[in-house]
Amino acid sequence: MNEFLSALPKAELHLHIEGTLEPELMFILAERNRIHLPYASPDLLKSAYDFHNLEQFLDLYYQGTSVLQTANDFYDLAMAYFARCDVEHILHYEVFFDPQAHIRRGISMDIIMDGLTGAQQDAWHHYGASSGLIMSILRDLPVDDALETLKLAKPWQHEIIGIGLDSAEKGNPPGKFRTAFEIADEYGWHRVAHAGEEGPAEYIWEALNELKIRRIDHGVRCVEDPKLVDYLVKHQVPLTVCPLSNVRLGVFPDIAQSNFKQLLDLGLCVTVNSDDPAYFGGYLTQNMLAIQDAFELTQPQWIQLTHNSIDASFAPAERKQALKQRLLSTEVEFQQRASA
Ligand SMILES: Nc1ncnc2[nH]cnc12
Ligand SMILES: [Zn+2]
Repeated sequence: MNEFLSALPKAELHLHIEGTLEPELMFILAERNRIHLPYASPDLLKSAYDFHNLEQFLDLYYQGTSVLQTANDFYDLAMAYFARCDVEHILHYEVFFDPQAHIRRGISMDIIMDGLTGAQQDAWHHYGASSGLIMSILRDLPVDDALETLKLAKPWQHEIIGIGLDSAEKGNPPGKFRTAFEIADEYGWHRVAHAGEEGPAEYIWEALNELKIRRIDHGVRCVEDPKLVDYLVKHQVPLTVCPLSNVRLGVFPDIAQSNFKQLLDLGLCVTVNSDDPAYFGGYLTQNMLAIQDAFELTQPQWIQLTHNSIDASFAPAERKQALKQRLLSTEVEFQQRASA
């Protein structure tokens, strides 16, 4: 089964590019930009990753971004993740970036976008992988900051495919950002939001009704509201679930006690993702293996999960078709192997 999971052609829909900054690369970039890190080595930095909830994690995550200074840094960051995707057969990725975390450090939108879009183009040419950028709004900052960021992003309107909402969820309900999401709609962007990760099911309703989102990031707390579950099943609203993240951030004590299988059994449109893999101990395949270890899913269930990710993506119809064709080929290959 592990070989099958490794070989599956995958799509990843919930991934923060800043959350792929591995300690080794952080040290390389710090040296390149003459930035002092308060740790003597990548290993010592890693051992300081002592967080137990979202807020504690975010402090480290934002601290880590300080080494990203030039377009080249953003390019190297993204390219490291894209190269990793090639190894794991991840053929399509939709990547969050947090411009406000950089703009407040004096880094311009042009620097960020030059680096990220350059890497996207190279990923397409080198790996044949398609991708999209989702500009995420930091929900713990004022609405005006979000609106200002949208203005700065306007010249890049056609290079960005969507708007997201992330950062500290508790006490920051989605409704506050309604205007920002309306502007994103005028830009022609897709709309997604983190909701029901640490925050209550009510925030998921609010994101659906006020922000008109069409995909929910995390959403695992939807089970607390049966009417919400009915709605999500009926409309097959995708959930981008991040198993290792949920454990590292204390949403569940371990994978076996997470509600992943329950979400599947309820008929929800579940997808598997890695969130911030450099901090949470594993990229997409590792998340899938952890689920497999805990719940022993069948091959048809994994095919369904992979189908969900392709369908829930914002890739153009013909790209989705090509990805599904690749999926079918892998399925047939493994069936033939099993009967040989
Ligand atoms: N898991 C997460 N939840 C909210 N904001 C984030 N930013 C990066 N990772 C996040
Ligand atoms: Zn996230």
